[in-house]
Formats: sequence, C-alpha cells, structure tokens
Amino acid sequence: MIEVKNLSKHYRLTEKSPGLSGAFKSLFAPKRVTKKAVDDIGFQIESGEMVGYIGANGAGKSTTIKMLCGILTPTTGEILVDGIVPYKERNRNAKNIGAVFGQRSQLFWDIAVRESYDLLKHIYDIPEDEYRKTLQMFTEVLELEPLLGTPVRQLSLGQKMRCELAAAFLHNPGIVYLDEPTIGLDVAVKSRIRQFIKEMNRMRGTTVILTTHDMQDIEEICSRIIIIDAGKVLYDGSLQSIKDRYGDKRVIHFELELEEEFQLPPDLAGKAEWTPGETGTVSVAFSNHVITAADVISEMLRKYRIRDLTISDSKIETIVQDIYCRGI
Ligand SMILES: Nc1ncnc2c1ncn2[C@@H]1O[C@H](COP(=O)(O)OP(=O)(O)OP(=O)(O)O)[C@@H](O)[C@H]1O
Repeated sequence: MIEVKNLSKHYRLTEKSPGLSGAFKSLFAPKRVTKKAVDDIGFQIESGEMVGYIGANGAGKSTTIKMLCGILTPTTGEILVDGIVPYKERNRNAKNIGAVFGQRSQLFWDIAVRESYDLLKHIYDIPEDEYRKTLQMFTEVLELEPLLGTPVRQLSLGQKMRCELAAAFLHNPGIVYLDEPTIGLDVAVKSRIRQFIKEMNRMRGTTVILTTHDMQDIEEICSRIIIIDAGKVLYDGSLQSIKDRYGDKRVIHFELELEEEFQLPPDLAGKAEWTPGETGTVSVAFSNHVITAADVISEMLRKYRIRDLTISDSKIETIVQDIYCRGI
C-alpha cells in the first residue's frame, strides 16, 4: 500500500536576468527562487490498484514518482511504500518496485537483452526456476524471442519498450511505476503492452502507477485517476465518475450552405458555443443538461440549409484537456 501525506518538493533555482549584465549580476548576486514542483499532496493507493497519475507538462508527475522510488528526498511530508520510507531505505524499496522511465533504460546498452535479464536475476536474487518460468512467459506474451540475443542499442523503440517492460516485472515487484510506456509506439505494440500490464495485474496483483499523456492508456488500464496540476492534486477518483460529471458535453459538426457570415441562431445563445471549421462548416458545442441535440438541430434548420452533420460525444481526452485548461 502507498500512503502519501502532505508531500511537497521544492526546487531552489537561480533566476537569470537577461543579457550580459544580467549574467554578471547572477554570478555575483544570484537571485534565488523556489519552485514548488509538488505542493502539499496526499493520496492512498491500495495493493493491486491500477492508477493513472496524470497532468499537463510540468505538473509534478515525475517529481512525485521519483520521490515514491526514493530517488528524490521530499522537502516536507511523508511517504510510506509498503511500510518503507523510500528515500531512507532506497535499496529495500528498490527490491519491491519495478519501473519504466521513458528515456532511461535499466537494460545494458551493449550486451544482449538476455544477458541483461540474467544480471537482473542476480541483482534481485530471483530463484533460477522462477526466473526461467517467468522469462518464458514474458517471451511468449511480449514476443521477445527474436530480441533476446540482440544488444539493446540495436532495438527499435517498440522492441526496446517491450524488453524494458519485461525487465520491470521480472522480479515480481509489488509495485510498478510506468512513465509514458507507450509513447511513440505503433497501435499494435501499444495494445500488446496494455494487455501485458493488465495481465500482470490480474495474475500477480501488481499495483500499477501509470503516468501518461495517452488517454487511451488510461481508459484501457486504469479505473482510478489522480490529476495533478501545478503540484497540487486536482482530482482523485474513478474514471467513470469524471466521465459522468464532465462527459455531458456534445458537439455537432454542421456542413452548411452559407450565403452570409454564420451567426448562432438567437434561441441557442447562452445555451451553446460555436467554433468555425473549414469553409461552410461550424461545430456547435452544448451540454446535454442544458439543451437536447434535437433542439440544437431544429434551431439550426430554421436558420440554415444543412448539407450534412455528425454528432460526437465527449471523449476522455477532451474532458481531461478541459480540466487542465479550466480547472475542475
Ligand atoms: N531538477 C529540477 N530542478 C529544478 N526544477 C525542476 C527540476 N525537475 C523538475 N523541475 C520543475 O518542477 C516542475 C515539475 O516537473 P516534473 O518533471 O515533475 O513535471 P511532469 O509533470 O513530470 O512533466 P512532464 O509531463 O513534462 O514530464 C516543472 O516546473 C519543472 O520545471
């Protein structure tokens, strides 16, 4: 179980003034500022949960994950990961966690993938029998066979990510942190990786903390999300309830025969918003609670000739983007 209470991480930075004189000034009288990357957050994650830890760029996700892994020491607050204070007992904590951090690799660059796994077996004291069985299973599920004899530097991004995932789960850790595990990958590899993560959670009860900008990852893997913004927790709850709360927005895309400039029909004013599209097209957004799609269409029909229309519901991407921009 992960318990986080009043956790903050502040970075001390030197603010540089522009120009040459500014550079001299910063050299002799540096102006120190504090950046609150994580600012008094708290949450609890039970064993076996799969949680999406999401937020815009610079929101404080990586800083939190680094503190959970014990790489960074908090400025204030408490963290307990399965009873361990991560930054105090880094090695003990490391035995119980697995991690995939986008650019960083836990595999050795110049040696074959299988040899990296052998080294991890020794590092984590995995019994030989268990190691062989696990590797065989991972090889089948992630289709690693043709990659095991290849050095990491010769692997494509998708191949490397599959190998990294296997490495993160190899020692059967209780918790796995995944930072953007599907970034830049094709649809088929993304799907295989998502399947693998779900399978690990189902079979072994692994707790998964997933950081991603890909909302499809979240939809497929996580039932709970924590949204962080400017170092603060903005939302912590089920994915479904955020959809129920904010997913009432609908958009109708109209293709119109326009003879003059488009203006929203008077009866839709205050109930719907419109944005222009390509020539002759407009998108009208509204909330289901305020007006029905049928009423929007009939008001539009009274004023314009409609060539075509499509109706779309809010996707989780749109909802989350809205929350990042406007808050909760
Ligand atoms: N070592 C550091 N020194 C100073 N400031 C830092 C440091 N690391 C991160 N920051 C700042 O802290 C804030 C949070 O950064 P963090 O990397 O945790 O964000 P993030 O949510 O992971 O972003 P992204 O989605 O872009 O990876 C940012 O404003 C960042 O510039």
